[in-house]
Amino acid sequence: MATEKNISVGSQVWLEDNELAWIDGEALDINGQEVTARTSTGKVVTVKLSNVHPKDPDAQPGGVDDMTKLAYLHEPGVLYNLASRYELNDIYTYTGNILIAVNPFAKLPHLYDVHMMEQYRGATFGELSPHVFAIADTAYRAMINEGKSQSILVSGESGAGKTETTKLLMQYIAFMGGRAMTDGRTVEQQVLESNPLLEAFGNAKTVRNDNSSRFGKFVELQFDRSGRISGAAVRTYLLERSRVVQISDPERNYHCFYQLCASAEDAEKYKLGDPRSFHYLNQSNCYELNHTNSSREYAKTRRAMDIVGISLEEQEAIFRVVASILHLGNIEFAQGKEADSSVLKDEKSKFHLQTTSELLMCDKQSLFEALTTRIIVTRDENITKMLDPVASTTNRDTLAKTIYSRLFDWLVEKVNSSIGQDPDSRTLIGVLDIYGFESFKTNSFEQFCINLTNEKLQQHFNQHVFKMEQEEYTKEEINWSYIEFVDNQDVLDMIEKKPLGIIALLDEACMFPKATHETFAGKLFQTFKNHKRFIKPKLSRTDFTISHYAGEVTYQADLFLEKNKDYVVAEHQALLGSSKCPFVANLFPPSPEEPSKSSYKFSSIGTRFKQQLQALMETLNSTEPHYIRCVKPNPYNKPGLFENFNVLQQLRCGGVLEAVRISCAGYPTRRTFDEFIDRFGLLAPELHDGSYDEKAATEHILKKANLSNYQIGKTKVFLRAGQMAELDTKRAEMLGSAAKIIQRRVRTFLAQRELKALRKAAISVQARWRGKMARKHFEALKRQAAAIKVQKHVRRWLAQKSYRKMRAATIVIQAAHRGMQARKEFRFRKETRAATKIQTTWRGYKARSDFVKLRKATLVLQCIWRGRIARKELKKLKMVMGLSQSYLSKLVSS
Ligand SMILES: Nc1ncnc2c1ncn2[C@@H]1O[C@H](COP(=O)(O)OP(=O)(O)OP(=O)(O)O)[C@@H](O)[C@H]1O
Repeated sequence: MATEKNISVGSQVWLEDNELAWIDGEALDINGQEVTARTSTGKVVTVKLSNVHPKDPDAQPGGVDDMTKLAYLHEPGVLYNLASRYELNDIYTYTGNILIAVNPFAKLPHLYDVHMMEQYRGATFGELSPHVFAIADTAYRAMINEGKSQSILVSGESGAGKTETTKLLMQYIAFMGGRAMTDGRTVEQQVLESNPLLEAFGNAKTVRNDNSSRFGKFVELQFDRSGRISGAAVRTYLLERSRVVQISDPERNYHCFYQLCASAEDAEKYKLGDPRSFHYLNQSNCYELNHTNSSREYAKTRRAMDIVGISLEEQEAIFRVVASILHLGNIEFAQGKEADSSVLKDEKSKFHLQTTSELLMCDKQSLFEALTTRIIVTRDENITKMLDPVASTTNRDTLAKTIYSRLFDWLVEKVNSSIGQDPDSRTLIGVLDIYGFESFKTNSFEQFCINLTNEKLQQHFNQHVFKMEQEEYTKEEINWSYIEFVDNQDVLDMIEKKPLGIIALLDEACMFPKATHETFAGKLFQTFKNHKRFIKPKLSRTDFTISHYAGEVTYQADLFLEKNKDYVVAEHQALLGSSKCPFVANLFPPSPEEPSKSSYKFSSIGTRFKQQLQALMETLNSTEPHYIRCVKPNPYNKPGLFENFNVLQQLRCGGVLEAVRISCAGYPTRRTFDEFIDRFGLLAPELHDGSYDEKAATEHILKKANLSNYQIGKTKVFLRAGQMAELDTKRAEMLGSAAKIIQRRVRTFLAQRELKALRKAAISVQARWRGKMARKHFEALKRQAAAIKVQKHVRRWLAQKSYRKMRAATIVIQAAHRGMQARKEFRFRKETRAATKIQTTWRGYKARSDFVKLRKATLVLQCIWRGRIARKELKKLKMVMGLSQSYLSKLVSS
């Protein structure tokens, strides 16, 4: 970062420009306190050195997400950074811890869906792109971690996007701290639903915003110990009452009037109709809003009333009162017979008086008298004073404003009592959506109060960002060069101090019957003639100028006295306090005070507002603040149009430029040593041996984290913007890896345990399985064995059978064979016997033949032999014959 002017010939520069505020160019020549340069549009210009700033040649085209990262920190750098981001629809940018939100005037739903909320949940600040959710998350986590209440201050001019931003903040906080149901509706649902309800009654179309909140709002979300939303309270500030009776083109009255006129059934019931026929609405020609359907909005308002817990009877009474105000506004007066008296102007007025009294459930004549007379209470008697038509009309408008503001206060109270407060809640997150600094052509009491609010908030901002910073640095004795800032305590004293502050003088004037705005202005000139924040304009006797922190504003004192008086006319009080409608009567409870001498009971709006602001400041001071500065990029509510002058003015008024300076120059983050070590000690585990003292340990951690440029004080460490985030990232990494180790171990342990269990189970299953299988196997074996046995039996049986068969066959064969053999043998034998027989026969034959032969031979021989040896041979023959006979007998016997 470098803020000193480091400009040389040829360097890139920013030059002040009448059209664009700042234009870029190249320095051509430097001549003492003047620089000649060629602008990017080609023009050669010579400007004062004080109106030239160096331009970062390496600047990223899409800008940086935190202004404190800009290399050159100055007005054009900041402006063009926002412009180039806006061009890319990056509407959010940080300035240290402050979020700048440039209104896109276009729906960007992707930026706000649940997925986005999930992303920002618990994310380190600065880790993700700047976002309204990041601020809400930081506040929520700080509340949870540190147990300290938080506040988020949303500021900006009308139409800059405060209310939208507030709604987003609440949505995110409800997302984080959503809670159990009460009576069928969650607390956060009721809080969120109170928005459309309060918008219907507190918002109106203005020149600058179609849905402009005409009141300030501080929503306090209460949390229980576990970080859940346990209750909520809505505090409102300074509703613009004058709008009820007076509007100018092209603005509108409060939305609820148009919604009721558009609701077919109810409009008829309350004798309403076209808004053009009602004086409080037809002072402007604007009746419709773009892209808005009033009857649908009416249904939404009724639904919101249901959710918030407003009963149907109450709803009926509310809209009856709203209708009565419109009819009241149509009651016109004409000069009466007596001087300074009024009568109803015409039949129409009679009708509206009648309808108003019916709707408010009060007596018609009493209503007429309350509008046209005033009772002056003196010591001796009550004098009734007639009012002329002008005074009666003013009186009528006063009544309308009073009824409406009481109704609005009732709604706020009802919202609070329905949602419920948590008396045990220790922490809260407050979201403040309040009007930004205003400076118009004509500035009246409203602008005075609004600008007082902004002075207060600026002081709070100053105290927080500047004063406390510097005091702290001094106390901690760190090396720090003081940064000058504009302290606005003197303006606040001038406005608030008693007995000679502007508000005190105004109250005094209001209570003094003869005082006028001229005497009031004169008193101011006299009291503050030497005050450096007070200027008396030359051309006016009743205007006065205050030099606010954001610039000079000239106020017209004309209506200050009138607008500061919050009196309730005693007649009005009496009339409506005795209404037959309990709701209306309840809006006007009897005053506990003694009856005053005057029928007007003065109470100062300025003083009450001052007290409200004081109470708000006390609440804010007890919380840790977070700031969101909303910026309106153009006055036409057009998307994509970024008007430099317009934006610069808002950056100045919102203290953004000062904050940029302090954020960069100072040390936006600090922690006591023990807090720091507690948080970041894990970055240096070696510290656990206890050999360092706290200060040395802190330094050791910072050195180990490679940080430089920090400051070590007496009890605290002071860090530059972004260093905390850097440390947090390192811590997150460390915690992440530690968590991974633990997870790994736990997972291992769990896995092992599971594995063991699984193994045991598997073994048991296996054992059972095996047992079953074994049994099955055994059964199978048994069956097999049985089968084998059967088979064996069968086989044996078969074998036996076949054996028997074979044997039988064999026997048969054998038998057959033997038979055959026998037969063969038999045949053989038979044959042999036959042969033998034959042989025998043959041999017998042969023997006989031989015998015969032999006998023949023998006979021959014998004859021969006998012849010769007849006697010898006879003897031999006889012997042979004996032998032959024995042989033969032998043979025959064989
Ligand atoms: N984040 C956003 N995204 C889209 N549109 C937005 C956003 N913020 C604001 N707007 C648009 O700008 C309009 C004006 O915003 P909003 O009503 O919040 O302004 P405001 O600052 O509350 O004004 P006032 O002080 O008049 O009430 C919204 O109606 C909406 O159209």
